Amino acid sequence: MSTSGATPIIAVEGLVKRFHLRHSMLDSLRGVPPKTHVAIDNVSFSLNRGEILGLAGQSGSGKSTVARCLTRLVTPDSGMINLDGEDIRAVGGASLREARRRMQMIYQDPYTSLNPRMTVGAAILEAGQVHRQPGSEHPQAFVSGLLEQVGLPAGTALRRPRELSGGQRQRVAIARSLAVGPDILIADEAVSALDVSVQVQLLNLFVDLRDQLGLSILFISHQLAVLAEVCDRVAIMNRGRIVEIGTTTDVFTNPQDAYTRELLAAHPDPDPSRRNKEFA
Ligand SMILES: Nc1ncnc2c1ncn2[C@@H]1O[C@H](COP(=O)(O)OP(=O)(O)OP(=O)(O)O)[C@@H](O)[C@H]1O
Repeated sequence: MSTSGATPIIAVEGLVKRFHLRHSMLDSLRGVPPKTHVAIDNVSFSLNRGEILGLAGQSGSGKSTVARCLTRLVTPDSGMINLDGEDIRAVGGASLREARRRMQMIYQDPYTSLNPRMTVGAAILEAGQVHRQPGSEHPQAFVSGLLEQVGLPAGTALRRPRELSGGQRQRVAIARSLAVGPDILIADEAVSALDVSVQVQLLNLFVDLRDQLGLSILFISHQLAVLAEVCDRVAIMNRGRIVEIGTTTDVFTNPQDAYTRELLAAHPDPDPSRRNKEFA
């Protein structure tokens, strides 16, 4: 299943993100320093070219914060995020715009990334034209090519997000991301809200996109069986730290960390040898 080489496209080292918690007026008056919450604590991992890397862990373990740090929706406090050798942890301007183009987020709810008032075609075209993508000067062919790539008929271009099913909307969100020519997709619970049969179809799409376009994918999910289905490797997070990382088979069949064992015990059957069965 894996086509991954060992060359990292992203290498994260010692990443830390703290959030300042709300300070009561009384505490301010008393001179009590604001409290902080360490959302991710010394996180290191790499995403190899053409690899699907899973990120698992219970709610609040820091998975989304890792994604938001990579795309710089939040700025990490310390550490390094090497994108093809350039540390983008603190870059701004054109370097940040380019890093964000190359790393596209796919969210659980496509409404966060799709404008409900725009037709699907206009949204896809706008993304491509903003980033001056090759082919975007021929709108019809550009849009229908991307729709075809995500398994939607060309006629979808004329529809608005509310007219589509959840699975179709997620395909549109993926097409819009592909329109900017990314190297990396970061899927944050991208299939979690969908029915199992639709989940299977979308997971197959992610694998096809990796295989056909050579994309690297960071796949965040609390559903271990979903990760077992698509990931070459998985990283397990607990309380802001990566406690274990390895091939999907190794981590799920021979976990080394006590927390991974706990997580596996709480989720039935993520065994990768049983792919395409029901998800937990
Ligand atoms: N903007 C913020 N301000 C304060 N605390 C935050 C902020 N964003 C995240 N946190 C806290 O950081 C920790 C990690 O949150 P994060 O959303 O990354 O976890 P997660 O593993 O993605 O969980 P979920 O699956 O529920 O989204 C949580 O304790 C969360 O409450």
